[in-house]
Amino acid sequence: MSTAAAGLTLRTAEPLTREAFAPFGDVIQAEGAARHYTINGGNTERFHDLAAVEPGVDGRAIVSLFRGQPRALPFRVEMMERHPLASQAFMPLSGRPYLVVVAPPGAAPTAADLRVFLASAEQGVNYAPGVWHHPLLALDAVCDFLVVDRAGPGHNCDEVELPEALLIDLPR
Ligand SMILES: NC(=O)N[C@@H](O)C(=O)O
Ligand code: NI
Repeated sequence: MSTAAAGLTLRTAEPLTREAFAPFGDVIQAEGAARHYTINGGNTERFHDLAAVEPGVDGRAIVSLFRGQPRALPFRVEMMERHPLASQAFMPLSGRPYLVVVAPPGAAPTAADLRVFLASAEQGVNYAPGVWHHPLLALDAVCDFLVVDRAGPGHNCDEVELPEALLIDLPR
């Protein structure tokens, strides 16, 4: 961590691993999957039950596509959001890495609470209900993501402004 221009802290991304991301949800990735088995007469390998999809009470799990514009780096994280009623999963479809910024569920986060991960093109993330995260952070080009989250009644998106912004970047 260093202090960049304008007195803001600069945090570089750490590699995304299941272990490091465990307090925030699941990593959706074939490599290292706990359960996988061959199906379809040997033609297909099933990497089974990789993420806990939770649509919540009265909710319905839905599948959407997000087409994200690339973010310029270093990026100034000024806000975070959470979905208190349900999980939200992102799986990259465009073959590019992206950034994931999270904080534990509970009180509104400060910059010091944030974790910054660099997700590879082969890694998806599933935010557990209530986990603070920054909206999609695509990199380098317009990127598509498959998203599994919730439709249903009730308020499912809280946004907060950070008391002090955090600059994030890739490790250089
Ligand atoms: N608003 C919305 O559907 N997207 C955000 O929740 C996000 O995490 O990108
Ligand atoms: Ni979200």
